[in-house]
Amino acid sequence: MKENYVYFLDTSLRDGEQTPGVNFNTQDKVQIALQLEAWGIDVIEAGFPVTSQGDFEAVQAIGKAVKKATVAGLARCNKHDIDRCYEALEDVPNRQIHVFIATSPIHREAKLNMTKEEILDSIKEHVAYAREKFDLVQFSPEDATRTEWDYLSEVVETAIQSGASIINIPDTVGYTNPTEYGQLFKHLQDTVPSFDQAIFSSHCHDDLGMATANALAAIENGARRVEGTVNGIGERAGNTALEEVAVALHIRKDFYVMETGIVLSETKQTSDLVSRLAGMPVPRNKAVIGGNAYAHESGIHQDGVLKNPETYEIITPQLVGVSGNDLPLGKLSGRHAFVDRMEQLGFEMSDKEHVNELFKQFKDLADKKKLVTTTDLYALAQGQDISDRARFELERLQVQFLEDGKHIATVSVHDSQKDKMLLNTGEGPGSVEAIYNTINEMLGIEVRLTDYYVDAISKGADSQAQVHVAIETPEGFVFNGTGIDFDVLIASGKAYLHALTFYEGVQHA
Ligand SMILES: CC(=O)SCCNC(=O)CCNC(=O)[C@H](O)C(C)(C)COP(=O)(O)OP(=O)(O)OC[C@H]1O[C@@H](n2cnc3c(N)ncnc32)[C@H](O)[C@@H]1OP(=O)(O)O
Ligand SMILES: CC(C)C(=O)C(=O)O
Repeated sequence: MKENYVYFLDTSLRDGEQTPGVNFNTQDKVQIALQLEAWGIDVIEAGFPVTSQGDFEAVQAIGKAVKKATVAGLARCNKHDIDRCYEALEDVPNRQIHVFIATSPIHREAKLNMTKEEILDSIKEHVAYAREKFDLVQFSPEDATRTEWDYLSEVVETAIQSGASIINIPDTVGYTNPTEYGQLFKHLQDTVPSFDQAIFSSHCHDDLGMATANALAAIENGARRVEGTVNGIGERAGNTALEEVAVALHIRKDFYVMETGIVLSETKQTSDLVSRLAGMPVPRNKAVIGGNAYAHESGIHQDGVLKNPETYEIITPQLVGVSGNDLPLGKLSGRHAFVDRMEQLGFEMSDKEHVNELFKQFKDLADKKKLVTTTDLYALAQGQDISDRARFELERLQVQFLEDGKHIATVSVHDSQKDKMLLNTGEGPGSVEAIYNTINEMLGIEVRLTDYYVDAISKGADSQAQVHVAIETPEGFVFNGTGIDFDVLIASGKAYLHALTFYEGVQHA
């Protein structure tokens, strides 16, 4: 056993596959196993060979593919299970068997129908049988955390005496808590005579959301191996998420003072692969590898991160293989982050008044949208340029649909050249035509619409519309215009007025 070192056993391919709805084929399993090896996992629990021919072959294939890591297979206290595990791993130099039997009262009585003594006898017989075939035998008293502590000590001593050199203490139903689980490891250290002859291991489930905390408590109290899965996949609420333990041990090495073999920069890639092959997306708020783990949306945090990322980031994204942090812009964002992003996009942001105006528009937009995208920002800046240059500003627009198929538009426009408000009502066969007829009449012009099309600026139901128009004047001049708004009719009106900016044929008094 290496000193001050925590061994990692990954059971994504065994306990992880017990996730309802998850089924890896052999190819998936080999691909994951190779990535687990690249991630630095010490022991890969490849499967439960007695389960099916498919699982048996997958364990065999992993044994052949993996070069450095130890490959483990699971077996009940049952000679046939142990034989199948041996057959699957026969040619694998670094192999280990994991033999288990439940020890808690509820499992003894309701499931196994065995007495305490019968269980001890079964452990003696099957651990010894496994030891004849494997140099490394791991034993687990299933549901250890609901087992009487004195009986558990007896079980563990029996397993060590029978040939187990790794003792795993499973919190099978996620029942314990960090204080209690830590005390249980201490209790075993104090009461199991052969404690020093085995490596003790934690195996936790997340039913009460404490799987990572419990694993760390075990390490604090003498466990030198931790079992878990990538992304915490597994039965019910899942297993300990190994990426969380690995990063916690690294970030808080001042506290835990433990090394691991985990190559942290491979973490994201490992997580992505397991997520994809399991068909289980990682929640955005998941610790260490969630999509939001390195994202800051609120202004005060963004300002801090821009000044020094350590103000709000204890893990650098690069440490776990994420390319960088993210400062998504939304309604809680502040001026620093807004200006920073606009400058990154190449916009000149030195004029304070311009920044103020743009920032106000950004906040108005962010009130209506969940996230303001890069495309929205381009539209915002360019839309601002358009309205800065535009002679006519659309102040109000109302369109009514009449039963006879006609549309009536009421349009109010500010002419900045003459500093005058204009108002008119007109009609047309469609809503856009009604708007354009009303504007033509209001400005005393007879221009013809030659092109009109609408784009969505970004994806999603809350995207803004961008309308492009081309108009032709009686003199033969062609002008283009663009308008942006959440409302496609307002965007249409803005686009038309934008196109009229440079037309000198406007007649209104
Ligand atoms: C906590 C854990 O994660 S344990 C691992 C759980 N994983 C799985 O169960 C996945 C794979 N399982 C399977 O494919 C099947 O359950 C098999 C092949 C293992 C067994 O299938 P079957 O023979 O049909 O039995 P079934 O699953 O219905 O019942 C389990 C039997 O194993 C017994 N058993 C359960 N655990 C153990 C154990 N550790 N040692 C010995 N016997 C055990 C049960 O008491 C029951 O015995 P019974 O048939 O005499 O009542
Ligand atoms: C087989 C054992 C270790 C297990 O998976 C559990 O108890 O959760």
